[in-house]
Amino acid sequence: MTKQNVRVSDAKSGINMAITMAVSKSSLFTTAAQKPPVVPSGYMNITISRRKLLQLQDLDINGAARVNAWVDLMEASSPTHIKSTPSLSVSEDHSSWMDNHPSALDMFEQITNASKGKQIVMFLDYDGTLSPIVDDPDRAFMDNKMRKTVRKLAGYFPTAIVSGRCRDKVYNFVRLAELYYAGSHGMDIKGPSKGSKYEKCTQAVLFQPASEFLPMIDEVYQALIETTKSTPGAKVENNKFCVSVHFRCVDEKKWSELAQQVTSVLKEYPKLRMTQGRKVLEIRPTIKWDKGKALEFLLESLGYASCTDVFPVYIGDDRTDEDAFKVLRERGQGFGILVSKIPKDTNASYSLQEPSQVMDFLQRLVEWKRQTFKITTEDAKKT
Ligand SMILES: O=P(O)(O)OC[C@H]1O[C@H](O[C@H]2O[C@H](CO)[C@@H](O)[C@H](O)[C@H]2O)[C@H](O)[C@@H](O)[C@@H]1O
Repeated sequence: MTKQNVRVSDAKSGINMAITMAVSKSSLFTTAAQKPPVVPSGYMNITISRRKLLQLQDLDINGAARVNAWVDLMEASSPTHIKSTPSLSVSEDHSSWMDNHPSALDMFEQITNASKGKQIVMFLDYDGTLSPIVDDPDRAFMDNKMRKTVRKLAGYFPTAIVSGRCRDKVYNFVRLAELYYAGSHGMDIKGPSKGSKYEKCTQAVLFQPASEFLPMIDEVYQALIETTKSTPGAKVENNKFCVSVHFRCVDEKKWSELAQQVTSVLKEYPKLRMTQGRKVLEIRPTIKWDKGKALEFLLESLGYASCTDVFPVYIGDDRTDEDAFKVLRERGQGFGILVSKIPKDTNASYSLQEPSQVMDFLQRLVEWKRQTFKITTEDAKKT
């Protein structure tokens, strides 16, 4: 355990304080595939500042300070705003981040070695992981090559799609009936339509822990459409158990106006909370449920609740995927892979740069499993 002193300052909300963080570098990592993350110094300031700003949600801070905090968060997630420590060059920062989060393609052998004798279970985020990020959320199509790869993958390993989108919408993009789907950030989980060869129990999986919030979500969706219609480029998306307010196509000068509009609507809904993804504000129930809980629920449904011979792999690109990466670290099982071209504070162990690399990684997994399966079957015939 090491301690790091960090100064948190945020001019707009007036926060300026020194805190001491305990950073554990070893206790959670049990396999060779799980390298302890050493947070590169160039990112510490951004990380803490963001965390502090996130805490603002829980404090009784109203009005301008709250709006400013959200605008800071919106800016912090925009690559053009991410600054590194002046003493380090961008390439130095990047290479030290890569040392701590190496490419999952480069580390393929180590990863498969660590999974030996265990059942791999695959968890895949959708936007930015299986499909590239595009301006129009309704046109975030997955290409056929990726679909074929995911289909083959699901033939070898139980596979789930875990998305912030509503389940029906993500299903319409993926169109593979053999998968598990966890939509609305895991608040809407359904097993394969024809059942699953992997499930140890026979009961069909359907889990919706936030169903009582449906009328409220519909109401807030309508209110957000009405309130944000004066902001050009803003797009409100109904994701059934949560709502997304997109600002990818909103002029940066209007971000503050949009944050103001959204927070003014949310003031009336204390049972809803706001988080942030890639150029999107996400509104969801305050229940303690997220992608990490969905991962645990799915492992349990598959009969792996307290098994030591399971190896979950979660691939995602977004802040909301961090909940799942964290669960894997805490369980000391499997690992997370962050899809990102730029260094980010993450609980993932490995990285991939973009969806095309995700496809390469999944193809290699399929090929590796095919080969291992062939060898095992041939050996069995010989004996
Ligand atoms: O958990 P995910 O599957 O990654 O879903 C998170 C959000 O993804 C979508 O928005 C993101 O992708 C869009 C299309 O590429 C892009 O335009 C947007 O800026 C991104 O934030 C989806 O539309 C949201 O509803 C999801 O919450």
